[in-house]
Amino acid sequence: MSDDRRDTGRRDERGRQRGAARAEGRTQRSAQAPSQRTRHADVARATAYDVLRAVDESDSYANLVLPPLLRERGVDGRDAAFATELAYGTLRLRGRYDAVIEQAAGRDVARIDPPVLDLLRLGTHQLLGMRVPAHAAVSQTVGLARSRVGTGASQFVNAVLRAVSREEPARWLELIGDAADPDGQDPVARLAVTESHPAWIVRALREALVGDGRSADDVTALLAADNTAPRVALVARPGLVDPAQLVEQIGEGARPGAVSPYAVVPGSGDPAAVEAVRTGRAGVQDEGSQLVALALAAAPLDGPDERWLDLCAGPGGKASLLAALAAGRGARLVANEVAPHRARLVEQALRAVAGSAVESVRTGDGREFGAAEPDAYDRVMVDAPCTGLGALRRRPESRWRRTPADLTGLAALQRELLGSALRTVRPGGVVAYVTCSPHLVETRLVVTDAVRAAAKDGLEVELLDARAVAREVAAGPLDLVGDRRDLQLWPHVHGTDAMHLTLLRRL
Ligand SMILES: C[S@@+](CC[C@H](N)C(=O)[O-])C[C@H]1O[C@@H](n2cnc3c(N)ncnc32)[C@H](O)[C@@H]1O
Repeated sequence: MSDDRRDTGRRDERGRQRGAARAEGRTQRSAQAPSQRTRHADVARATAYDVLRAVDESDSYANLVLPPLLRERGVDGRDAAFATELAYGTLRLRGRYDAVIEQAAGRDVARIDPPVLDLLRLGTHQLLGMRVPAHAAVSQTVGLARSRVGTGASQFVNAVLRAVSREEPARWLELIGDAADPDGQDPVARLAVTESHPAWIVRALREALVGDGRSADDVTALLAADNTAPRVALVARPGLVDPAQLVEQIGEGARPGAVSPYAVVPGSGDPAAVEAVRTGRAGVQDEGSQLVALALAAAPLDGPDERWLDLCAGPGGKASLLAALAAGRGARLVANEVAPHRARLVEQALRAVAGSAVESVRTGDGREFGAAEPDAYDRVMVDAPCTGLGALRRRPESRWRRTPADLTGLAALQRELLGSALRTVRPGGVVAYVTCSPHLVETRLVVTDAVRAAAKDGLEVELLDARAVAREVAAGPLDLVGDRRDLQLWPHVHGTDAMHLTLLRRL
């Protein structure tokens, strides 16, 4: 089963981890009447259900819908954590649970009304993914079904969830795996249901692993990592707050990161409540994202090193790290973003950085820089819009929304953005091409095509050793295999998003 379940341990009937409150010294809940406690758990379940419906009906993003709902309904602490795990875990593992529900209900999920199906998925995640005791998972989900979809449907929910509860999670994995791959000849079909990813993504990730010199068998661990809630990491922006001080400020449970020397892993608690985060001296940022920005800043360069560009900057995570580094080196950053509302987020993210290090925040199409400002920058970051297949653990519903057709449009845009960057960087300057996707169509093929197209226009570039640069700046040893010059990080190996980095120097 997924790490979702291994991580959560045994839960009480309201879905909370047993003994966790006592261990953390948080026992005020015991002062509540049992009926009130049940109500809170019900609100958490109802909130998770409403998130699932919003994702299904209005194409909403769970991570944007859930926090305001929790606030409006006064759900906090462990109840908020329960609702979050219930909503995100159910969305991530939807493919696995649909296969279970199909067998338990004896009918195709396409023949189940979407609101009823979402209730079944929620109940199944409590039973198989969160280890909520069966009687509580079933009765509370049936109660929610009664209030939301009526008595008739709630009886169906009851019957199906009882059937789900009759088998252990490991047995369900065998059953659904065998149904998808009866002859044992189709590991992709089996993994697609047991590890809950569309088959085309399983295939693409396997190819990307092999392309990076890793074993195709690694895909199982990678898919399992995608099903695990990521640990939050903070970046202590250089010159604004020291990572060791930030660890101290946050206190118990906080520790330095393992990949980026500026990363702090805060442990439990709300990162938005950390004072340095509120003031913009620190921010929430995956360690892989930090590392690729650090690598661009450290890449060897001939000549002046004064003017940096972030071509696709919104919402400003890498721009604020780059600007903080630029401030320490007397350089200045231009941050560009095509979407006006995201350009405003970049301004917000840069608020704590010295004004002298930020030349401007612009709203424009990055594809136009090459023609409008040739040979103008010393370092350029192209953090390209991509499928996000390297950050699936962070965006629980995105694996079900993406299609292979997305790749065509994105790869064309990526090629144009990289082509523009290769023209706007000056000879001797460096471009970082970054995606939070390991898909070979978005990484290696885009780089090959853009470099070839640039050469046709008489513009020569050399591939720098991104791995060597990343190793120099990383907080600790980086587990990399093979002898490629581009860098691919992996959630199951490095604990980061699957960020890709190619470093190119204009000749
Ligand atoms: C992967 S995100 C960048 C993330 C950002 N660098 C960070 O670390 O916070 C890609 C961004 O590119 C922007 N974008 C898309 N097309 C663009 C274009 N033609 N020119 C500039 N930016 C573009 C998207 O709006 C999105 O904000």
